[in-house]
Amino acid sequence: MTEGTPTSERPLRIAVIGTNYLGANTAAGMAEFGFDVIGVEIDEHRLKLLSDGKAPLYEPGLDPLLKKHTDSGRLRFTKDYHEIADWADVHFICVGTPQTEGSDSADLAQVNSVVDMLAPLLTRPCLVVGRSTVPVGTSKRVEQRFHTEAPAGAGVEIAWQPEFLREAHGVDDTLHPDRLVFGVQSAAAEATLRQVFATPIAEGSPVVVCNLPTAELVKGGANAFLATKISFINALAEMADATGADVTQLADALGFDKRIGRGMLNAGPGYGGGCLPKDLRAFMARAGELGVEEVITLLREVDDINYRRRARIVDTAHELLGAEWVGRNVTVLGAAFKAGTDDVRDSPALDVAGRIQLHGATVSVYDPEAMENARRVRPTLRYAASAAEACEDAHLVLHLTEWPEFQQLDPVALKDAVSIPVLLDARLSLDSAQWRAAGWTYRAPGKP
Ligand SMILES: NC(=O)C1=CN([C@@H]2O[C@H](COP(=O)(O)OP(=O)(O)OC[C@H]3O[C@@H](n4cnc5c(N)ncnc54)[C@H](O)[C@@H]3O)[C@@H](O)[C@H]2O)C=CC1
Ligand SMILES: O=C(O)[C@H]1O[C@H](OP(=O)(O)OP(=O)(O)OC[C@H]2O[C@@H](n3ccc(=O)[nH]c3=O)[C@H](O)[C@@H]2O)[C@H](O)[C@@H](O)[C@@H]1O
Repeated sequence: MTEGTPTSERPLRIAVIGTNYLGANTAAGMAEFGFDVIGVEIDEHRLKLLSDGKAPLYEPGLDPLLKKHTDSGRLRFTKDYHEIADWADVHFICVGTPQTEGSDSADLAQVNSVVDMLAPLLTRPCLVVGRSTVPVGTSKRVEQRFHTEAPAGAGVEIAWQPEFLREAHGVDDTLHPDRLVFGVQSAAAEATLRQVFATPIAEGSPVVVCNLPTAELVKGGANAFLATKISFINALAEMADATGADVTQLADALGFDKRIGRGMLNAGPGYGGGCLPKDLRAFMARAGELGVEEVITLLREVDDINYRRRARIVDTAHELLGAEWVGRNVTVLGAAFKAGTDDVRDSPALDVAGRIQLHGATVSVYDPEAMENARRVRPTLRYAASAAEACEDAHLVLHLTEWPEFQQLDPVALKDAVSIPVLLDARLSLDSAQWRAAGWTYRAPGKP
């Protein structure tokens, strides 16, 4: 047990610093595990929403969990580090680590800002646990700073506990993780983390206890592997296109092999989002700093295959429009980087929509949840109030985010709304037979 960490007299007090996608799920999850939690957020808009028990993002199941615990008083939010400094036994760092502008590396400014604000206020021993995804070696640098800048000095212990939640499954993944990875330097830190995660551990979540660099590498390695799997199946989609094979059946057949598994084998427009793309690049950048060139060679191709998908979709769209852009109306179904979220960070759908618009076509976008975020990052696209409205007078309909709502569309009714019934199903998930039977030209990359 970390010195100063109470055992029987009261439950652990937990601070969660940075409360957007990762942190909001983490804060609500820790409260659900039974702890008193304070979330620290410097963005006023998010802070206000969270304090009212509302998620700052669309995440199924998160609103009720936040409300339950803000109402019970177990969970509250602040921007004031003084409220957590000597209050919390464990501080979880959940701030963003985006890609640095103009470089592949991770931008650690937010992590550094946490140390700037927290370290000078820490006067008693505590455990600081990083959950943000960082380049290997970061935790040791963070430790160095806490030890020199905190009044408690070496009494501030550092651990790293990477998180593997998926957006759209954030609550479930937080409460019932596939595994827990504890990067620790003492038995006391391990014991504290076992206490924090006692509920999922009791449910059977396996725990890997390792050193700090291993914990940092597990996270980068996991995301690099997931990205590789997606690019692998997308490379097979290119083979399928060249041969008349069906990439979905290929994925099913490969996936039945337990050593391969079906997960992350859906071919489509490639991976996007706030994590896989930037984490893959940060991994390459760090490998370069460490002189491990082979990793860069492997992962550079994964990245290239991924972005080639978007270019291919644009090329196919052009072909389906009869090699004309100007005067053509293109419908883009979907703006989020995947279904179940309003996150548009590095979204293939918005990227493709933007490229087609730049070529001179008129692009109409509809997404069930991500319209507000999409409008903010791509204000010049046209946004429709429904899928049917987006399809009016279209010369081409592009299916780019796999929302269940799009599977319910009626191709017979939509045929009357469009100018020409042509569908490019870039997610390979609509019923081709149904659309063809309704008189549509149906194309999906990787399918005959
Ligand atoms: N988005 C996801 O599903 C997952 C993200 N991760 C990793 O978790 C980290 C966070 O990811 P997101 O939540 O997506 O990032 P985000 O950028 O959406 O959220 C970061 C939050 O931290 C706040 N913040 C920044 N500096 C702060 C400070 N000094 N004090 C208090 N708050 C501060 C920001 O205002 C923002 O609300 C990243 O390293 C990411 O790679 C890991 C697993 C899943
Ligand atoms: O580090 C992170 O932030 C998270 O990144 C991903 O989670 P997430 O970005 O929420 O989304 P995924 O479900 O992994 O999808 C990522 C992208 O790959 C695409 N994808 C996914 C699966 C698939 O088979 N094919 C495919 O193209 C999705 O459409 C999406 O654009 C990882 O799956 C999480 O384990 C990790 O914690």
